[in-house]
Amino acid sequence: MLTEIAQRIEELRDMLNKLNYEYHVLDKPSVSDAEYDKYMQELMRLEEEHPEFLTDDSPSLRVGGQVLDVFTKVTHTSPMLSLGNAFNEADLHDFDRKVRQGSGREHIRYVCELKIDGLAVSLRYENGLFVQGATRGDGVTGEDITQNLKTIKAIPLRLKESATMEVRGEAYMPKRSFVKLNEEKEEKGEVLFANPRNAAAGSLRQLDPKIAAQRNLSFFVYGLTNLEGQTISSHSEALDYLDALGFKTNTHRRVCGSIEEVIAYVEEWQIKRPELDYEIDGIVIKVDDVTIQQQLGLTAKSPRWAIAYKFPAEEVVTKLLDIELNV
Ligand SMILES: CC(C)(C)c1nc(N2CCN(c3ncccn3)CC2)c2cc(C(N)=O)c(N)nc2n1
Repeated sequence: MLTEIAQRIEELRDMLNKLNYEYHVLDKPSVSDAEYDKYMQELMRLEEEHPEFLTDDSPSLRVGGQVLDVFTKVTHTSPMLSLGNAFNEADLHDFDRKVRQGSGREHIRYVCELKIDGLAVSLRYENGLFVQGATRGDGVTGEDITQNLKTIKAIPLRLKESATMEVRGEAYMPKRSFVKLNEEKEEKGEVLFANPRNAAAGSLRQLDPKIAAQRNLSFFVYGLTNLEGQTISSHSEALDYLDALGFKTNTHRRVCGSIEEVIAYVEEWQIKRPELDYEIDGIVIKVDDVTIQQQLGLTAKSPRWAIAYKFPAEEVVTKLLDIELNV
């Protein structure tokens, strides 16, 4: 009898993790929410009756685990670096010139990524299992927010194959969820969040994971480090590998063969930015080839092989201003 229950729990767990992947990573749900909830209710009931069968990768943790009274500190395996900034085309040409001079290469291949305006986090996986997640903090030490991160359905609890590594990415709140959350807060007479980044950070700093679970946060992976057992030769290859493992990467990324192509991409997305369902504050440009990355190395706290092009701040008409204008 017990083995049948254990088997049913495992069956439900694997199925719900797969349904999560289809819905929140591929954005292609294969069952209705009602059907998903039915399976989730059954799993939570069985785990309630048999807590000895609860596992770290159970999708029941997506609805929020135990309330914490404090976040413990986590020292990142490798420091989470900062990014130098570029504000115009000349800065990008400067960056490209330094990369070519520093590497002695005539032509450099770059990867351009939308710069998601959320909260940088680091996730540790051991043998394919999500074991710990932390905020960036000061780059060296962050806060353990594992339970909150387990409520983000775009973060896999178990990978498609066993891998031990540290993954970097941006947790964010989609624009629609941000508007809805502020409407709810307004109705309750609570203080509004100023922007989706603050809303995401505020949600992940909650000690009660059930609150984070209600905030509809998502996650884009953008980096990989301390991978055990194999070497990755380019950033593009790292992102393709992370895709294959079950992570959500940003599909708008583009490999560019020259800084002119990078500039075209930057101009394109400065225009297309409002179409996105999440906020971006620029474009991150990275040298693709890992050998060249290693050749260029780091300054005190940021890579010489990457830069963040910052979009000019959008004129933000705050709610308050609206109210004043309407008076
Ligand atoms: C791994 C490197 C260092 C190249 C890197 N670092 C990033 N960031 C560093 C600075 N960060 C930071 N955050 C707070 C305070 C200071 N720096 C925030 C993340 C990246 C952020 C994004 C993004 N947002 O979409 C991205 N697609 N790629 C990144 N790549």
